[in-house]
Amino acid sequence: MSELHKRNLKETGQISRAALAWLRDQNLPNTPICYHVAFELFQNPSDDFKQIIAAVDGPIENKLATIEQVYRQYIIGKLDSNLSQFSERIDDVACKTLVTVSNTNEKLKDFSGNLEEATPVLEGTSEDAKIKVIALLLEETKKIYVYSNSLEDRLSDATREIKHLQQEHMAFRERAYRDPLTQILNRAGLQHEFDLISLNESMYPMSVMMADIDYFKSFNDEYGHLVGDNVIQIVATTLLKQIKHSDILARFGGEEFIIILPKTSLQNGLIVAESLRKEVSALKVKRRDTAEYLRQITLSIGVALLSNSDELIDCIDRADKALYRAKNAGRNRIEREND
Ligand SMILES: Nc1nc2c(ncn2[C@@H]2O[C@H](COP(=O)(O)OP(=O)(O)OP(=O)(O)O)[C@@H](O)[C@H]2O)c(=O)[nH]1
Repeated sequence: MSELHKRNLKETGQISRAALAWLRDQNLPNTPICYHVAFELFQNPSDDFKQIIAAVDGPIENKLATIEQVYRQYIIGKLDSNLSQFSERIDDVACKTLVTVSNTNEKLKDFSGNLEEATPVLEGTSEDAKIKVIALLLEETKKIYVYSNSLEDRLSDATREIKHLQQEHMAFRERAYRDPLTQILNRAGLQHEFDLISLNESMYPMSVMMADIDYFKSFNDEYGHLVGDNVIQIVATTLLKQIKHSDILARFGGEEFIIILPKTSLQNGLIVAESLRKEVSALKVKRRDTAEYLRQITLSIGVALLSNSDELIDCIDRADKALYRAKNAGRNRIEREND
């Protein structure tokens, strides 16, 4: 693992812990929006953002309303304004390129006009006059050559610029939608991926799972937070390997994951949940520094069914309730939503 990766890993863990502690202090629920705002608060907040958050106070409804406003303005708003900046810059490059192309076209028209005019002049004139006309045409040809070279340069600059903007845009989206610790989707990424498929009727019903690592706190307490972070990474990788490419996996909170299986009945969702549970519980993880095996990693999973008339957040809530029952029933097990 590179030094940079280790540092990122440590920083993300610290931010996540600080965010969760802040939510607890504020008596705020660990919902997707609250967690995202809390994470941003400890990651890289602007002064305005910090001021509004510092004023979060009063009854819970007021606090939630402020959090919602901050989320729309500073998190979703930032994404939108970044996207429109990219599109303005691409328009600018395209505009400049068009101007160069149209200038070159004008020059080409002049050139072909000169050629047409030269033809009758050349017929039946003296040798001297012919030489002058040919010299003039050579001059014009050189100019056209220079223009076409500058057009070529401008086009290759524009291609380079657009490629660079695309890369910047992709990197920005990666930062906005990926969890830096596990490289799977974060909550914003989950919502984005879900939005892309949610209007397609053929994707329903979907099975939605909430999976949580059992007694995760004790990994941190026994082995330290870096090992705890590694456990989260290993579980994320294991889940990702087991699901289909069209399924959606996201880190929902500290040691919580959401998995959405499109076109999947509750019965089949339960079968997949059971296979994920088994796969994780069979992992044998060794510490690199001491070669000691970690204690068994297990998951509790709640499964709910999402129909096309349902809201994702309500379905996640039902999966969360089922997860709670799985925890109470002893952990390392799956439970389905109540009918
Ligand atoms: N290392 C590490 N710890 C985290 C991260 N996010 C959350 N945690 C910790 O995860 C622990 C979660 O503990 P609890 O919610 O009490 O649950 P638990 O110990 O998993 O027990 P059950 O869920 O009831 O089985 C807390 O101690 C958090 O500080 C993270 O990104 N990295």
